[in-house]
Amino acid sequence: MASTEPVTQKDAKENTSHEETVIFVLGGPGSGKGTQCPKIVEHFGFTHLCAGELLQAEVESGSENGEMIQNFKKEGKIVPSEVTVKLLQQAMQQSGKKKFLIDGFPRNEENRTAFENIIKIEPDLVLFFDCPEEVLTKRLLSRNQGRVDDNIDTIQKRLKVYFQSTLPVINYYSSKGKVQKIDAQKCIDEVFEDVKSVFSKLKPESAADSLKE
Ligand SMILES: Nc1ncnc2c1ncn2[C@@H]1O[C@H](COP(=O)(O)OP(=O)(O)OP(=O)(O)O)[C@@H](O)[C@H]1O
Ligand SMILES: Nc1ccn([C@@H]2O[C@H](COP(=O)(O)O)[C@@H](O)[C@H]2O)c(=O)n1
Ligand SMILES: [Mg+2]
Repeated sequence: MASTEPVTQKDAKENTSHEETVIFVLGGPGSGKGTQCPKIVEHFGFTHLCAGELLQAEVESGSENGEMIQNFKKEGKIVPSEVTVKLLQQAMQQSGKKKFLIDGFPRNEENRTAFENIIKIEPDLVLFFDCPEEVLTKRLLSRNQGRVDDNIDTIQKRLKVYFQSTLPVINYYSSKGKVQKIDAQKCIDEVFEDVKSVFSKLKPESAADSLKE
C-alpha cells in the first residue's frame, strides 16, 4: 500500500500555479516503472513520457548526441540534463496534452533543477516504486528485451547511480510531502492495485479529464 498520506491534486495545486499536471515515476532499474505506466495510462489517462526511451529514440534517429547518449547508457551514467530536459520539453509541447506521467526522471539533482529552471513545473506527485536490490538485479537479468544495459556490469553501475544520485531526489520530494511509496516487490497485478489506490485519491475530475485527453 502507499505509505504516506495522500497528496491530492488540490493540495498540490495550492503550491503550484501552472495548468499542467506532472507526475514523476521513480524507482530503481527494474522496479517496474515501464510495466506500470501503460496501465496507469489505460485506467487514468495521462501522457506517458519515458526519459530513457526518449534518449534511445535520439540514438536511433542518428542525432549528433546519439553516440554520447549510447555511451552513457552502456556505462549506466546519467546523460547531461540539458539534453534530456530538451527532449522532455519537446515531447510535452508536441503532445498537445496537459497531464504527464514522466518515467525515469529526475534521476539526479541536476535533472531536477534543470527541469525546474527550464520547464518551470513542479511535480504534483512522485510515484516511487520501492524494491530490494537483489530483486531488481534478478528482474533485469531476465528482462530479455535486448537492452545494452541489461548485463551484470552495467546493472551494478546503474544500481550505484540509483542509490547515490536518485534516492536523494526521492528524499527531497519526500520532505516536500510529494512521494507516494509503492511496494514494488509484489506481483505486477498487486502493485497495480496499490497504484490504483494512489490515483483514486487524486481529485476525481483530474482523472476524468485525463481520460478525455
Ligand atoms: N511486480 C513485478 N513482479 C515481477 N516482475 C516484474 C514486476 N514488474 C516488472 N517486472 C518485470 O521486471 C522487468 C523490469 O521491469 P520494467 O522494465 O517495467 O522496469 P523499469 O523500472 O522500467 O526498469 P528500467 O529503469 O531499467 O527501465 C521486466 O521484465 C518486467 O516484466
Ligand atoms: N533521466 C534519465 C533517464 C535515463 N537516462 C539514461 O538511460 C538509461 C536507461 O534509462 P531507464 O529509465 O530506461 O532505466 C539510464 O541508465 C541512463 O543512462 C538518463 O541518462 N537520464
Ligand atoms: Mg523502464
